[in-house]
Amino acid sequence: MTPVMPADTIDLDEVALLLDIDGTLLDFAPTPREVWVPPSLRQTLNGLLARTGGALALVSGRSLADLDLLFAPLELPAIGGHGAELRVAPGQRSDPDRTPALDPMVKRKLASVAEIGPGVLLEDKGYSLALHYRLAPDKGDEVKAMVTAICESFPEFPLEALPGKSVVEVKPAAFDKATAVAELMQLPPFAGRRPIFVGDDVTDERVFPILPPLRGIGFSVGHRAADADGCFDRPADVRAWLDGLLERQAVG
Ligand SMILES: O=P(O)(O)OC[C@H]1O[C@H](O[C@H]2O[C@H](CO)[C@@H](O)[C@H](O)[C@H]2O)[C@H](O)[C@@H](O)[C@@H]1O
Ligand SMILES: [Mg+2]
Repeated sequence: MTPVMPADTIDLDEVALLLDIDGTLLDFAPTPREVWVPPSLRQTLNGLLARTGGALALVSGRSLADLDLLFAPLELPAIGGHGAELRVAPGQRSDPDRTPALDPMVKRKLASVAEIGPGVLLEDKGYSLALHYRLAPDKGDEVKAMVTAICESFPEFPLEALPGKSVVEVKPAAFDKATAVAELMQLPPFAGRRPIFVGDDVTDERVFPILPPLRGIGFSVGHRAADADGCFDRPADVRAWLDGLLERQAVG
């Protein structure tokens, strides 16, 4: 692991913590529903939310409803659906008109991809649709090819097939995590703070290049991404670093 910014060099009065979920805060599980959220992580995130004056946000491909189920009773500030949803303060609702639902015809076509065999799972977020193949890794290439062909067959809809970890997700092309982080960082209490972003996936790698103009820094997980300032080996290391950040600031 490339050494990550030591906890005692971070002033929680000056930073905004922006944290990806799957593969960053949480270990991967066979299916989206099977992830485990350690109770201590909820406490740490809640503590850091308070210590940063509310400038902590989850930045996820998951929907806000899904994040709230996972982290209940917390309803943390969050970017959901790779930027489709935005919640700036705990408990707020994302504007339902922010991202329209995918066209029903596109959804039906994409849903049919899950019929190619057992283990290909469909996750419908309304504004986007994910096809998971973690349980059928041999079907990955076929899933990706079918999804790409379907997207190309609807040129009237600007869609993006976003590859992830054993998943390909179709969403409107107009936004991604980078556009949503840029938007969030203009809003209080995030505005004016230095973003510290941690993420593990291709979609997270789009965020790293927008950080320097915001005086921010980024860390990848599992591998050193090209534009990252350092990396963690695994989610357990990210969780331990966050614990240390809270403990250190409580003492300091
Ligand atoms: O941006 P993230 O917070 O990292 O979310 C990315 C996707 O995570 C989920 O899928 C991934 O995690 C599952 C649970 O470990 C795993 O089974 C799956 O193979 C991974 O792709 C989630 O289901 C997606 O909606 C997110 O986009
Ligand atoms: Mg992730």
